[in-house]
Amino acid sequence: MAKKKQEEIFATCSFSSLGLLPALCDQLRDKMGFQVPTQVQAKTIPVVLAGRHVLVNAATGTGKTIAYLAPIIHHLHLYHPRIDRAAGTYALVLVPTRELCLQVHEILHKLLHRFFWIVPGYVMGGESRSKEKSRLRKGISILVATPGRLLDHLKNTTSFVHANLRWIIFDEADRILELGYGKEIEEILGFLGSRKDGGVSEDNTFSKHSKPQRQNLLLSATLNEKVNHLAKMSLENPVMIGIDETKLSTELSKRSVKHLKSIGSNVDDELELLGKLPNCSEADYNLPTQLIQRYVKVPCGSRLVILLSILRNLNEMEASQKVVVFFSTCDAVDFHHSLFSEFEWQSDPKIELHQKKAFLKCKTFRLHGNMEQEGRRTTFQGFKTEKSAILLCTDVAARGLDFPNVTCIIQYDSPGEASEYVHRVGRTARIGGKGEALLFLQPVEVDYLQDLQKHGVSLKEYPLLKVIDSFPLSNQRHLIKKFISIEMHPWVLTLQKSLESFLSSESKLKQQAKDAFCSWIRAYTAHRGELKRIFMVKKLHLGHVAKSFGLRDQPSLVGGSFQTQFKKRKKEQKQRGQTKRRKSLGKPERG
Ligand SMILES: Nc1ncnc2c1ncn2[C@@H]1O[C@H](COP(=O)(O)OP(=O)(O)OP(=O)(O)O)[C@@H](O)[C@H]1O
Repeated sequence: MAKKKQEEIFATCSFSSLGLLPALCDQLRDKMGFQVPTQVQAKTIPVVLAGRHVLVNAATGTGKTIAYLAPIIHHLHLYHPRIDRAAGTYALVLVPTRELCLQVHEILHKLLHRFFWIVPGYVMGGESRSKEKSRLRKGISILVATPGRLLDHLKNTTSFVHANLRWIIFDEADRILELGYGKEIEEILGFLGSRKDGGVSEDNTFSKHSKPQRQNLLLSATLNEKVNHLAKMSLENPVMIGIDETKLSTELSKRSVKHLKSIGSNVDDELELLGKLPNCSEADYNLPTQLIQRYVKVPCGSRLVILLSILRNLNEMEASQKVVVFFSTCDAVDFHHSLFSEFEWQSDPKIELHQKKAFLKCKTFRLHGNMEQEGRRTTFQGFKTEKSAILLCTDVAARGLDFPNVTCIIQYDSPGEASEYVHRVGRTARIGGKGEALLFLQPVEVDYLQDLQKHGVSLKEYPLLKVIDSFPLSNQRHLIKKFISIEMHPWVLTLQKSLESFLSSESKLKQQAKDAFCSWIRAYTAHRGELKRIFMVKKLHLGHVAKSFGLRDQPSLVGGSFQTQFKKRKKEQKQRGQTKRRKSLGKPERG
């Protein structure tokens, strides 16, 4: 890692100088391998130790998890006499997805290794309720949870003790709200009491018999009005970390005459502005500066061939490549996963069929919200440990997940909101490491680049031609000079043909392709607001879309049922006077 990068990411102080217990600092060094705190940890830990409510807005992969876990463990360690399981839950970490739940729990487990009396645990959708109930009955000191399942236990598990709860942490707060958990969060806060008197006693110690004080923390790599609402609801006089203070104060002074009287305290005033500032909706996002960001302009019908070619090229360039590919729907993930795992290839037609080899040589995993919990868990663990692999996923993997050494993020389907772009690419270039991101765009979609530009995200063009020219072609090299467009490139034509004939002989795969085609169009029509201007289904050639799923058939055949459904839905919406919204057509998957 370059020296400059290290300075941007890491602080110059030590963990112990932040006030953390020596035993915890040893644990961070020996068990986790962390020598010094990151910048965000150095800023956040002392504030949490001081008992203040906090709102943290920092780039992806900068160590936010330790920033809140370490000071909480420090506090719990100070309880005298020691806390015991029977006293129930002291800290609650709310996360949007199951994988993030497992990930935070795993970190906790490591950190608590030598503090055996502080018990970590998790509850989340997809797990056995009765097993969770019995774990809650025994007592969990630090509980990591997804909102739906937590609410379920708050309502139905009488043995769940939370009378001593002191901390509520919202990790990836904006995603929790985007997934539509707002109502659940309000109910949860109702059960637990939304905001209480923060602050600790003067000697900074706690008695397990004293009245629990409440301290809430909210963390997010991106901010929006919903986060602002949650912050106002749950945080009391918070310290804001990572928020662009210059912009905030300029904006405040501009508006102060009009607003101060009606809004009240300065902090609430700042929170009010947070969601409205250019900082949140228009201006720059926090992106790792070392991240290489590019886009590739691909005609619709050649998308699949180009994706496969780029993946193969990445694999050939470097033996250990970990790539994450984002798709818009679960069906698309399933189809591409089956295809990439099964597709075999022999570039020279004269060679015997049985000598075909796997087109992609590395292991392919899939992850989306419709999978069984066991499959999700296997993928999560498998992709983490593999040295070279491809993960095909939906946005369920976009937030917070910390897969080590991811080298490249490919956004095969556009992310929509720019904040989603930021979280997706944030799965690479973590903690100052290297990383590349590649965004697929069709020629009709290139205006999306301007949308990203508004947020300070600018992308360079990927050298596609150079990559496809590098593939071997039997007896056709002379044609390369003559081709006029990507879709007419001999390599593209040859591979497309092979894919189509492969699919036509595999009926199960072909059905998956049809399902994926339909759901892809549905997701495409569901882009929201401004983006509808860029991603217009009317501009698509459905025959080319079909080709991008390896289908030869015309969309009237494969997409017939979809078109009928689509027309029906439009008619119904018209009758109800509704406008179509992305959420109503393609609901985001919940964790
Ligand atoms: N002080 C440290 N020194 C070295 N590595 C660290 C340190 N703190 C955290 N890390 C590592 O940095 C990586 C990113 O941490 P983490 O997942 O907490 O980031 P994040 O800011 O929450 O990211 P995101 O916004 O994507 O959720 C993890 O692999 C973690 O183990």
